[in-house]
Amino acid sequence: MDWNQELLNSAIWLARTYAVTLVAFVVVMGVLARTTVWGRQFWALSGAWFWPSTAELGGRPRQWRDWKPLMGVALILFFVLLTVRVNVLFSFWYNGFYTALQGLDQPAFWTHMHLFALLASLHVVRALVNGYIRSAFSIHWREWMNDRLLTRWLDGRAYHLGRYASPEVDNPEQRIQQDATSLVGDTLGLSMGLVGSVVSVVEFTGILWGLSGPLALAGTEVPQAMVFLVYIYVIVATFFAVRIGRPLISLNFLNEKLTATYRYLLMRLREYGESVAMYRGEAAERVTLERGFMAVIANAWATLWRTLKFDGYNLSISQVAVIFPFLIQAPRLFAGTIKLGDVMQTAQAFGQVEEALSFFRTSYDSFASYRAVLDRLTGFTGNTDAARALTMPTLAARPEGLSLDHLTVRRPDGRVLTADLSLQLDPGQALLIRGPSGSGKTTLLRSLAGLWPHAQGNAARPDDADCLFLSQKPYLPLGTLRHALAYPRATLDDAQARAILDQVQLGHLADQLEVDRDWSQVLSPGEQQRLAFGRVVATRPALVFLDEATSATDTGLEHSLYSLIRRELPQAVLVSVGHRETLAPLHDQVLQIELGGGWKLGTSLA
Ligand SMILES: Nc1ncnc2c1ncn2[C@@H]1O[C@H](COP(=O)(O)OP(=O)(O)OP(=O)(O)O)[C@@H](O)[C@H]1O
Repeated sequence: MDWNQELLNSAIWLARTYAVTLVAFVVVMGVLARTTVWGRQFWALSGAWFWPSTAELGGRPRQWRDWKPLMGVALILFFVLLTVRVNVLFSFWYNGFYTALQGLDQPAFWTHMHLFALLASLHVVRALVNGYIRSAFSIHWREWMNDRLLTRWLDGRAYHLGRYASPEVDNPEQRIQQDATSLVGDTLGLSMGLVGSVVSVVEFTGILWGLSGPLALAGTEVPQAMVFLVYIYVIVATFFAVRIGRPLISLNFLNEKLTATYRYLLMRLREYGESVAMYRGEAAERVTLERGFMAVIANAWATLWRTLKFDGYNLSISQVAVIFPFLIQAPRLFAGTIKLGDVMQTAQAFGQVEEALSFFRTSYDSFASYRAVLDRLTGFTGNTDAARALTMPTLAARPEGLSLDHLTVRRPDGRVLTADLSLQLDPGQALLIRGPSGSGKTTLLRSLAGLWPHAQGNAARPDDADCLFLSQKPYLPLGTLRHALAYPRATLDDAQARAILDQVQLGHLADQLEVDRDWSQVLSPGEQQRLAFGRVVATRPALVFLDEATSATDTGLEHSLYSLIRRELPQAVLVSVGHRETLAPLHDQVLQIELGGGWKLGTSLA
């Protein structure tokens, strides 16, 4: 190799190979994205990151920033080729260096030392820039993926309605966080690994071809035997590796699932800690937890044994690969046909070809888990689409009041909970819904909130933003008490927040408005319910649903909370669910629901 010409040669090689690789890459990816199931899945999930459609651009013209992802791919591809080229240069350096050593050629030795300094510097800079570009590209892509998945999950309340939609999906949080991250990392790793391997195989096969000589095998002379032997070696090695390694795919998949389940069991104990403690349920919990953990451990042992076999095989194969080229080239070295440098370059090129070909072997399970990631993310997006497509009762908007017109609510199995319900509430009126447990009171409220797909009929009520839903156990977001009080609004000013706390008899918490803690673990159920009434005063909705919203307060407090709402929001419509006799006088109408779908509307319980 003429090192003086090498800069130019390398530039020409890079330009040529880059042009060919870029075209081939685009064509292959395009074909895969159209013809394979997983390619289509990938494009549906992430195609818009690379090439947003006009609709996704919101009708605006394409700008240079819309090209950034594609430019990122092009740049990463360039660095893949640069890596191969640097490896090729190193292989020639090895040849020259060992030839200089063998020939006791001191000037050549020092020339190679200087060359090494140059090559090593290039290698370090390339590795750092390459690492930066790949990581920055992945971070931007993850941001985009996260934003897209979150939008899908939150839009149309798919995060909640997804449970009623088909296909059902487990652990959506894992899909948004872990699977989206894997998709980005695995796509880059597999696609660029493939390009790097193919180009390496071509380049180093060429080098091996030049270095290898004929070999007498069973009386026949095989020309360029080394090249054929390396291919046979890797193909045989791959065949057995796939057979030995295959069970690891399902074992790894199972591990993800079992550890997630165990974590969930632990989280539940933390969440329901107080209830478990009241029952002194530690022993029962321990049995459940140990069962969950033993499943993880059993899988870990199975994985260990299989990994030992797999690693043992791979390590042996790699070790044999170290001496294999020396064994083949040694006779030619001793015969003086080739130099030590040629032997060393052969070993290095053999290692590169073996490694590049092994990419297909080692990526076998990466590709299987990549497909599982695509399946999980596709399941997730399918579920969110199905959730948005669920048919709900028609909720017409009206500024005030509430009217129901032939509303029928069913259980998921089709059994009727409330049949053909019609009623009318004017601004300022209040309705109490009563009935035996399981008769469908909460489900009726869910239907009116647009959160129950098994209902038909019409309802007219104020817009979502003007409705508030208070449940028996109010949701308290993480953060400050002020945030919990204002929820779902962003915040409340100080004077307003303090006044509201006083009104709901939580004045003693006024000094803790800025304290950031898990308030659901601190406030008593009654205090949490009072805080929720504070939200009604703060948000001033036109329609309030109260599902046993005062069950943890005494009747005196219940009376004063309802009176507060009546006083502060005289025009608001209230729809309450509750069992207590004392609630009836606080409402104008009472809807008595029977088991089996019947109902009775009246002004008293009689
Ligand atoms: N997601 C669901 N999947 C299947 N069945 C459900 C679901 N949600 C509610 N149900 C069933 O619908 C019926 C009505 O439940 P709902 O919670 O509305 O009763 P309720 O009258 O509010 O009861 P309670 O007074 O005990 O609170 C129950 O039989 C319940 O098991």
